[in-house]
Amino acid sequence: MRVLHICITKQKMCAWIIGFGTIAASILIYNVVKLITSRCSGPLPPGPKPWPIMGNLPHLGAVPHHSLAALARVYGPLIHLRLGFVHVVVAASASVAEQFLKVHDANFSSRPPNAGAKYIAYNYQDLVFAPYGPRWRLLRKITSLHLFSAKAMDEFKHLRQEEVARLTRNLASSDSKAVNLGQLLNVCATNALGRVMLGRRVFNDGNGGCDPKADEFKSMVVEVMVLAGVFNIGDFIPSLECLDLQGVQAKMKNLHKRFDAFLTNIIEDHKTSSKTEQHKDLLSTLLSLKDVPDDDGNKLTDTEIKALLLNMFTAGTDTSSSTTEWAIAELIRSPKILAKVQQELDIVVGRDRNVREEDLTHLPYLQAVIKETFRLHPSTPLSLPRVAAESCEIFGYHIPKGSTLLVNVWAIARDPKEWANPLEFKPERFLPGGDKADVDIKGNVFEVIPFGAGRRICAGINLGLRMVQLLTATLAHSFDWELENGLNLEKLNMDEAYGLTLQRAEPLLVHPMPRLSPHVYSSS
Ligand code: HEM
Repeated sequence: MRVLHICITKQKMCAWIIGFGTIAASILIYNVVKLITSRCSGPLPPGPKPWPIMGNLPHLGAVPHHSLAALARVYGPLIHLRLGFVHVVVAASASVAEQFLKVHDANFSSRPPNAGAKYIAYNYQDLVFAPYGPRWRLLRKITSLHLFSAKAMDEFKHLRQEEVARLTRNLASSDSKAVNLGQLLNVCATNALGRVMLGRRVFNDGNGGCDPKADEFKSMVVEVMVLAGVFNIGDFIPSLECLDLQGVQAKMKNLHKRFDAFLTNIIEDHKTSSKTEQHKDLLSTLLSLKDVPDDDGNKLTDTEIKALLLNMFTAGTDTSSSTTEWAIAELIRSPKILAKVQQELDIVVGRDRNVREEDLTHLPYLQAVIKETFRLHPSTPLSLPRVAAESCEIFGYHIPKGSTLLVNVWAIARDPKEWANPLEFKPERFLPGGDKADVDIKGNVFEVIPFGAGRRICAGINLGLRMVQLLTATLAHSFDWELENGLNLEKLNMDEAYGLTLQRAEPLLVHPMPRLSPHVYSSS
């Protein structure tokens, strides 16, 4: 035993010596390369002095979009950090974001290597992390055509409306116990997407938020977002990847197994039921495309289909439900704004039916509320990272090839140079006469880019926007709201918890009080 122990200790020592040797060599190479590049090009953007080896990782703090916003106040809107051995540049103003995502977008159209893509997203075989190129184009084309085109959005609108009506009925029948609104919204968003993608609901109604399968699913999605949001040391110091110091990679592998089992079940169920039923959903289309090569000769594989489903269910559920939860929290906090939204809805929709998608374009005040919610609570506060394919120059600064780009969309949308009273929830700024009257949030105006911009802009922007608008309009129209235990409005906690998506630190627990004709809540 003792001999064995000594052998293991010797092996460990060797591993550490090799590890440190690699780190020392990497530091040397890094410094030599830095010296050479700084001699032949402009300076790197300013930023805090990095620590040895870890670089600026300690500067990220517990809530990175907050820490990075604070650094931008000191060093300016274009910062350079060194995270481990990786150059990272952070854009924190509209004009800097425009340089990266418009002027130089072609150079920043892939995502940097990371453990999440490798261990969760089927080793980059999905749409979100696929390198820019023919396979990415194929996946993007399939989803644009079959899921997000105007025709597909219209074709499936009755399914979304049915799921939202189901949510309203559940809320109306909730007893005196407060409901966890975020959980119910998540069930609704997932079921609406499930019906479009798979031709069926994924969960039971989630009555009162107690469907254990729904709880498990939501927790898996949140875990994906939390893990994908962690700055994993192995992504920045490759020689330490195998040690998995934070245990992140192990958690990712475990989560991947659970998700893969969930998706495999769905596909198997689908194959079995499609023998007896005619399906008209995205999964059937994807399965039928498996044997048909596209213009570039690429065919879809089983793994790519699972990876696409994983993308849609993770990127498309929690983002919409948590944004709606923030919107309702803001409306509850501002009774005057809620009253204006309700007044508009009563005029356009009346009190005898539910909101329909075709009503949405006739609700300018509601639209402004949604824009203001996306401004203050963008669901991916640091967007999704991009990588520089080649070195380039932005505003006279050298951006080295291979740099990771982070766009702090959260900080940009609160920049006091662009926004009057940036922390105030004020939908009027987006209305005629307001100082941002013509601003849209679809990636054209860089002061507010919750869906990103450029080639890799959110693929599901139309669906995400439509879902948040429909849900918020319906909830504001159908109910008056009270906080759990009659909690004072000033006491409502609006703190953020950090993950890749912006969750509320505390869930919104509320009592919905029906305000429409009773038959609206009972019709099927
Ligand atoms: C509240 C709603 C949503 C927000 C705020 C949001 C935000 C974002 C952001 C910031 C990006 C990165 C864009 C960039 O790199 O510039 C993104 C990418 C993406 N989103 Fe969304 N999203 C939302 C809803 C959805 C929905 C409903 C789906 C699908 C069902 C979806 C699917 C995707 C996909 C597939 C990508 C990767 C696109 C690519 O790399 O080509 N998102 N989203």
